[in-house]
Amino acid sequence: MAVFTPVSIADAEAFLAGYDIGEVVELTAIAEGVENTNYRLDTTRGRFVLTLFEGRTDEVSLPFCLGLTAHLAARGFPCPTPIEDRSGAWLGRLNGRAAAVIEWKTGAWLRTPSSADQAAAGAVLARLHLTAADFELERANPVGPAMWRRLADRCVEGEGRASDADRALLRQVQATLARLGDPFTADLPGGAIHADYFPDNVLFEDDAVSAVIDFYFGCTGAFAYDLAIALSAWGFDAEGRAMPDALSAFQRGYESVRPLNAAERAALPRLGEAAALRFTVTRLHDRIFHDPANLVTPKDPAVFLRRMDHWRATEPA
Ligand SMILES: Nc1ncnc2c1ncn2[C@@H]1O[C@H](COP(=O)(O)OP(=O)(O)OP(=O)(O)O)[C@@H](O)[C@H]1O
Ligand SMILES: N[C@@H](CCO)C(=O)O
Repeated sequence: MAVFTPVSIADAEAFLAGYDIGEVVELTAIAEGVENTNYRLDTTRGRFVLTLFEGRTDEVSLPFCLGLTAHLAARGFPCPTPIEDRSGAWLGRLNGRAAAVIEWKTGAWLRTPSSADQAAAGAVLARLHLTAADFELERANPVGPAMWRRLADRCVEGEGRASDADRALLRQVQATLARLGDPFTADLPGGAIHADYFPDNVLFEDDAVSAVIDFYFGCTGAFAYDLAIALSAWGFDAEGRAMPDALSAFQRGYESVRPLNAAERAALPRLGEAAALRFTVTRLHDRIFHDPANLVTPKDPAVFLRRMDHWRATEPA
């Protein structure tokens, strides 16, 4: 459960005084996610999400993230609209954190997506890229190669608290960092990307995508990197082994809306390695520095590193 900053009913009531969305009826901590504090907020006017932004989501980037969801939602893309307070602002402060109220979207994420679901999710990712084409803000990727190195260095400093398994993983991460260098040198089509398009950020209802959520890693980048992240998230089993049918269904769905060009196709394996490394590093860091006082369950970094085997095997000779 991700609650880093607890919020009481009284705190929420005081915060909502600035909004025109009714009175608080119920406030329930949401039992998913690892980055931000999320509550389901029921008011006399409906259901919302109350999010308090924690360490990895820097406040100056929130106009990009919230602006991107508002931009997409306004164009009929399935994602939540941020709710404005009475002054027209999306962001306020609550218990020392930047905080926002977001539209609640119905649906549930799929634990075992079928090939049709994979294809639908791929198609929606391509729609996201096309629908965001005229979104004007930019944000550098907050978890790019410089941050991977910073997080790995911090893991080295924290090695005293790491398990043997995490120390061994750290050695592999360091070797991969040295081998990969900067994988983003190719000149590829890009724009606003989601950068965390995992199954738990894509809600389904009646066999269709009802909402894409959690744009807080959203940034400006190569579309093919976003696809490589998504393939790495959707196309592997719980042990980190490739599921060829899932990978091809997802990519087929993506390309049914936005076909890749030759340079993107050639870059995909290396971008897949970059994606595998990115999520291994953040997971490893978060596990080594996990504070049991926070209601959050760290995710396994090893299964992400294992994805590297698949991507390396598909690299052109
Ligand atoms: N707009 C929404 N409508 C419905 N449910 C939502 C919405 N936003 C978040 N949720 C619920 O809250 C959970 C956590 O939200 P979110 O993924 O934004 O958190 P996070 O900590 O940023 O997660 P992650 O670990 O994916 O980065 C989601 O899995 C979903 O169940
Ligand atoms: N989707 C990420 C968590 C959010 O950064 C992961 O599974 O590691």
